Amino acid sequence: MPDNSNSVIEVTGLECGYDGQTVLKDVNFTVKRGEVFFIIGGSGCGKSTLLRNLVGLHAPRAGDVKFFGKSFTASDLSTRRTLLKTFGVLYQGGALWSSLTLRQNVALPMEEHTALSPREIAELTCLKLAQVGLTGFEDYYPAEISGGMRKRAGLARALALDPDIVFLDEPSAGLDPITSRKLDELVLQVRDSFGTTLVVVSHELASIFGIADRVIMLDRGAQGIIAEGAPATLAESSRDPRVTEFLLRRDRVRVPGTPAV
Ligand SMILES: Nc1ncnc2c1ncn2[C@@H]1O[C@H](COP(=O)(O)OP(=O)(O)OP(=O)(O)O)[C@@H](O)[C@H]1O
Repeated sequence: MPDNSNSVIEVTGLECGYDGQTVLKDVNFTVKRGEVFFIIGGSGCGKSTLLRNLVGLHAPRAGDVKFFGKSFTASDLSTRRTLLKTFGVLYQGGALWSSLTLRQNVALPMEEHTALSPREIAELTCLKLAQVGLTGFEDYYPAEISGGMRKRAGLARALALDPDIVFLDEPSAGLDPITSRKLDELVLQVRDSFGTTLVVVSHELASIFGIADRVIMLDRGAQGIIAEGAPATLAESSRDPRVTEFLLRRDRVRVPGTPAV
């Protein structure tokens, strides 16, 4: 029997799609506490679709998603609400409210979901923004800061309720390599400081090889997972050309310990 005692997410028999189109079927995997877990694969293979089904934005056609052993998919509204508070999501582009300052954006989840006093919320908001290096920008609007700063503000908002799990959808999209690397470092810092589990959708090799403990690779033709494991191990020992072609793209960063291609 698999040891699921340390699992924070368990996905079994998941099938997702749109109208008449099946995107993924029979998807099974677990994510362990404190892991930096990546969902990877080429364009259109269903990474974002899987993420939306995991966080409850879309209802799976079949299968189950469990958080901490509790079914999210089959739960009633009140259990769902409780489970929703255990995770935060950083959407592509940061998805901040443009009419609110960074301070107001980060405070919003606390105002909506906690009984904290305005003073406590104000203090925690400053702390969250400091954690992502945005002290001094509390009263800026999203349009007044850079793309990388918007991502960091989005991460601060995702961390607002001290979640056990944070989902990040293509965090590097639209960022230059240096800014992207800084965001990766921040992701590791969050994990190391708070023990947060991070689930990242990405096709960026620098991030995959830089910070992922383990990945699942999706494939459009297979409509599911074609590989699972540590990225360096998969790059070195997978015999599936779909996996090696993806992980050994010529423009990729070097796998530690291997010669540059
Ligand atoms: N809202 C939607 N309605 C209908 N079909 C969709 C929708 N979103 C995605 N799809 C389809 O589902 C499939 C998987 O798309 P998805 O965006 O999940 O892939 P992805 O791996 O995240 O791609 P990318 O890396 O390009 O963002 C594609 O065929 C896409 O056209």
